[in-house]
Amino acid sequence: MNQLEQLRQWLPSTEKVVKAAEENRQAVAVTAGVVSLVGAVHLYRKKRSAPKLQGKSINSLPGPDSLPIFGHSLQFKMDELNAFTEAISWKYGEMAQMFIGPMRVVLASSPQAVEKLFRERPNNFKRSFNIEKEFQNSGVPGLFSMEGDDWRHSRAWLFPQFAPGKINKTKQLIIKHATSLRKSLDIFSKEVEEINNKWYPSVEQDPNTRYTKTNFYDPAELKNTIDIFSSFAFGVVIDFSFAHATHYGGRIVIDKEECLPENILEDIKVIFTVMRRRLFQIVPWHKIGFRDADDRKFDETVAKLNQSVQNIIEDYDPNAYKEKSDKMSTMLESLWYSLNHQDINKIETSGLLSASKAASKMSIKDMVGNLLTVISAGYDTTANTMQTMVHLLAANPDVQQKLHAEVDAILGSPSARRQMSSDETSEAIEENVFAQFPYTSAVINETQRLHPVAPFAGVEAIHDTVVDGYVLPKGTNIMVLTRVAAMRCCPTPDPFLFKPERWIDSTPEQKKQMERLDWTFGGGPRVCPGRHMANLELIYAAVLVISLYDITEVARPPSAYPVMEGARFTSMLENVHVRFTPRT
Ligand code: HEM
Repeated sequence: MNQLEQLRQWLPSTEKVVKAAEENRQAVAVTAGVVSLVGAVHLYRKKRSAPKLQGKSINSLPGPDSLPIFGHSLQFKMDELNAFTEAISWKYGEMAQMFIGPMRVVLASSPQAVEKLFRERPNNFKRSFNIEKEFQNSGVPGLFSMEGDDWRHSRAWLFPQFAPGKINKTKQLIIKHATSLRKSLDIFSKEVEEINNKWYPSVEQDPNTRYTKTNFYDPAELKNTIDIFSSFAFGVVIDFSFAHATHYGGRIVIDKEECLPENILEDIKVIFTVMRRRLFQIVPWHKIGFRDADDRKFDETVAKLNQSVQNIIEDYDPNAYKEKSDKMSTMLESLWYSLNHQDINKIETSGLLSASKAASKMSIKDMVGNLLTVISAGYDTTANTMQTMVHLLAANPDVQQKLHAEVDAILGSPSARRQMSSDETSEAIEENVFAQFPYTSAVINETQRLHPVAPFAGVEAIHDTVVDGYVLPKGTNIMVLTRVAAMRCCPTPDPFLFKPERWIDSTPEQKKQMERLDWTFGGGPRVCPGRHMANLELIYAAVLVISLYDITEVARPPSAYPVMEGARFTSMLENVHVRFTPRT
């Protein structure tokens, strides 16, 4: 018997099927009838319970003309995303649209839209551009990219770690890293001074000609401070996560054993760069088998980092750190307790109990992902803000002078401050450091108002919804332009200018509105958990370190690239080159 005949024998013959159907005709008819009736009732009820949403059609959203298939993608580079989207928003109004390739993106920039979209996460909106799937498939899941129950479990674990009471205990470790920051800036200051002296020698008349000597300028020699600030913020977040690790410029050592890769900052950059490319790529090449050198490097890096963090969790010995822990429970501790099924009710270390209970609902993969998320979300954001602050201080000498005056009046002259031990420094700083240094706090607020590291949030509608009068179907991608929304409604004059005084001299009503419009750290249930820690780092760095220098811009030829806001994973100012001259 050939294969075809075998198959025929095995399959029921047509006659058999027809006969069976004839015999069961009645039963089939009744079942079909019931199913149709139930379906019709269900559809009817669904239609009644979900009335058609009222509002303008999404197709009537204003925006610039776009090309078919490419949309506006050929009109801007990804680095210029902020400038491009905000220009549309300022020109076309609070609800506008653009197209990234064929994908429509709604640009929402009214305060009420921002509040709605933030407040209704995670139930009605999720992070856009397929962030969840992309991060999951790429092997780097974590709180930032998670949705639904995964997000709830991780958030329940992570949130107590950042309670203000616990964050205040980070004071000592921030002071420790501030001392390293000062040493690094002293070295940087000398290096930039040498470059400056080389470029601008005292001008001499050449005796053989009537011309003076020309200056020399080599942009390749320009330095900026971002790596120094990254190292500071990274050191703090590593200590906070891994229990008093020692941090030597990117190399993390816990109890003399190297636990994190030597070039971890570079590794995290690789991950950010490739993830950003993947999120905005019109054709997802990596998914259809075309993986270039960056993709391969990405895979290796993710595997290496995941393995090293997993090793840290598994090798953790709580007894070795009991003495050193200074009662500040680290994230590693709460993970360790939940993993090792300790009697969690006996845990005395502050903030650990609820976190450990929540962690018991997470997989080891999620734990690793969350530790990596905190490390990466926690340093680049803070470092970029510090870089922006020093640029704004250099560009606004009057503001800088007022900041110096405030800190000198409270802590003493810069030379006296340089002599203070960390205990003396710690004692001199009050519990509410923001109230103690109101002008410095205002500088930080104003820096973040002008250049927040996240001037927009991307969300996707999970259901059909109405935003500012427009009906947006399920699946619509929305960019929530928080900076534009805050500037549109800024209650004080000159919203585009850097004026820290607006945070001090305004009426209580104006201040309240500015605080309401402050979305530097996002908002609603997904608001940044690290915000207290970030603000504490920023004010300590400003008071203890940055105020010890006169900051000026490095003089460059007029044709040099200007300072610009670039959009990477987070936004940062590009081409910031400043000189730090130690004050006496
Ligand atoms: C100046 C510094 C920082 C800024 C401006 C910032 C800003 C933000 C923003 C805008 C979000 C999105 C919030 C939303 O969707 O509503 C976010 C989320 C997040 N941030 Fe920060 N952040 C900073 C520092 C930190 C630090 C120091 C940490 C941790 C050590 C951290 C950890 C996180 C995490 C884990 C999320 C995800 C939260 C979630 O999706 O539930 N951030 N941050």
